Amino acid sequence: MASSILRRFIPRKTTWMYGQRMMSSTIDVSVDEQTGIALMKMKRKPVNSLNLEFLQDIRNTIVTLEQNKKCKGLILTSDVPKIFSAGIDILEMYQPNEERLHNFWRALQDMWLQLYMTPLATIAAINGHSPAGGCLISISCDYRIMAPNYTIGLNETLLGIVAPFWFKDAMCNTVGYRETEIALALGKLYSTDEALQKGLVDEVVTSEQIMEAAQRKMLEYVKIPNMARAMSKQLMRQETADKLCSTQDSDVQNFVNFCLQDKVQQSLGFYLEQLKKRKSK
Ligand SMILES: CCCCC/C=C\CCCC/C=C/C(=O)SCCNC(=O)CCNC(=O)[C@H](O)C(C)(C)COP(=O)(O)OP(=O)(O)OC[C@H]1O[C@@H](n2cnc3c(N)ncnc32)[C@H](O)[C@@H]1OP(=O)(O)O
Repeated sequence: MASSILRRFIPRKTTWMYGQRMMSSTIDVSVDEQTGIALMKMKRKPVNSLNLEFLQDIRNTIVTLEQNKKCKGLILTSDVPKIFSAGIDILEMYQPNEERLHNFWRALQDMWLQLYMTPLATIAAINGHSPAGGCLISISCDYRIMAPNYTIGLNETLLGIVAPFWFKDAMCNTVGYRETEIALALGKLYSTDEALQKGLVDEVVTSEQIMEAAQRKMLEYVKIPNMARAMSKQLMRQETADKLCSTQDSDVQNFVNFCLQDKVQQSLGFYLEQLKKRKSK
């Protein structure tokens, strides 16, 4: 069902398949062919930050699972303790190589389109912090379950950067216009409880219970006739995806021009320094 536009780019082949298991250096995937449920664990240490190759691996994995006739649903989670994903790898944006910067943004767009529009049912089991790009991955799933005492949100403005329109659209589709307007301006990172209250996540369970809860909810999704479920998702999401599909090239150029500004580079450098300082305290 993902439109042909989504399939224009052939992903890098870095994921290996052994029977019902797929592995790459950053992702571990297993498929239960009895239930039709796949489990994808992100494991790019130390914080699952999204660099070019990791984004290609995530997309590649989704494409491969879509081609597996037995697979109907995908649970996304993290293998890194206490962190779901720290979002974009800031080092991709800081003092970048321009050609790689282009490719990086394109890979982010393509991963997002694949995940957002996949006919697979998707559940994010958010078992750690999930800022910015981590939040984007979460809100692109059909359902979100989060463990307590973590944070999630689009905090881009705190880095001196701006969430692109398609992050904003995905957020608006989840929590509504006004909440998104406040969240983006303040770079708001919601606690698990606030996220539940605002509808940014759908359910809160303990870290110990999160995989069981995700499996249980996924069984509900995969019980629904596949085509009807997938088409209802398309009905809700196609317009949002098309907005990016029709402007992918200009969106890459806007991003690159934005990133290369001195002011933006200074802000990113400052933010990276703060991250390191916080660690040494
Ligand atoms: C008008 C046109 C507009 C066009 C678009 C323009 C702009 C583009 C916007 C792009 C959208 C951006 C999306 C993003 O995702 S930006 C990234 C946002 N992420 C964050 O702010 C998270 C930062 N990290 C943290 O808050 C924490 O690290 C943590 C995730 C809560 C984990 O904390 P903790 O367990 O204490 O780990 P450390 O802080 O010690 O981190 C370990 C090492 O990892 C490095 N690190 C952390 N996050 C990142 C990251 N996102 N990228 C790269 N590196 C990261 C950290 O510095 C430590 O490194 P070290 O061991 O070498 O010191």
